[in-house]
Amino acid sequence: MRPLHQQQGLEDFFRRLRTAPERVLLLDYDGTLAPFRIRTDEALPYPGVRDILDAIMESGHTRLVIVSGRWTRDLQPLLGLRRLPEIWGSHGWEQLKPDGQYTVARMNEMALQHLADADTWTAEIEARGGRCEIKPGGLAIHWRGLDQDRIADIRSLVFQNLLMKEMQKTLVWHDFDGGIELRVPGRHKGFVVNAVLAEMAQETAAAYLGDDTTDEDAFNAIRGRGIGVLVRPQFRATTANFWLQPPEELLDFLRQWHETSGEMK
Ligand SMILES: O=P(O)(O)OC[C@H]1O[C@H](O[C@H]2O[C@H](CO)[C@@H](O)[C@H](O)[C@H]2O)[C@H](O)[C@@H](O)[C@@H]1O
Repeated sequence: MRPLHQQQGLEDFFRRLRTAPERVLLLDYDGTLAPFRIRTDEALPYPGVRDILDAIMESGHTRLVIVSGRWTRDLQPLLGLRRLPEIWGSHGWEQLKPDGQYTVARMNEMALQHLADADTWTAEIEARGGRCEIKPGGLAIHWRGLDQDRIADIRSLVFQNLLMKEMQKTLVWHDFDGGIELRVPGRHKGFVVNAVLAEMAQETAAAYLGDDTTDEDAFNAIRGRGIGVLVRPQFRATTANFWLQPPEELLDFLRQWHETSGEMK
């Protein structure tokens, strides 16, 4: 694991983790816990991840929170954990609690109408080889595996449609690893970090692990209250404090988290 900014060493963080009154581990899913696949329903956690997350949840020493751009409904079976963790899906629009309580935040009506309009572009996008994924407050358009010409074609189709209907006034365009997403604005992963930390003690030891540009909101939100860890095979510019390469360094981090937290029990 490589420190990126020198404010806080990892050893210091783990020392704090041992004695902290509360701990929270916030984890992104795709690209972080699970390697990318062309088919979204085939992205399973790296071998070993489920075991260590199960152990962390069993121990009760940590609030484990999954923070994803996915619909919680799609994510849960992929995660495949023994207990239901807390999951914030659709970039913070949905919250599923470990007791099964589920809420979706209220969204702007006009933005929702525009999203429904965008859903009607599916056939055109699929004719160009793209794949559409509908979720609360968003439409993801995937092009992983396609060549550059097809990607450019899909991108321009979506962009032109968006401008033609003036949807850019109500929806936000977000580039992510392997596609783009049209989203109802107002929620993002930084919102989730703030909401979770607001419920916890001031001295809580907190970490957020993520890979994509959508995780930068979370890295920014956790700054000063915990650590941000970029999980990626290749480095990219980031505001995270550390960079690790999955799966080995990811598993080492999670094991160390579990062992260090367990020392207090
Ligand atoms: O916030 P995350 O948990 O990282 O979710 C981000 C998006 O992940 C999924 O798409 C990504 O993974 C797919 C499976 O490996 C891959 O095919 C695609 O190219 C990636 O972008 C998910 O399908 C999206 O809904 C999430 O927003």
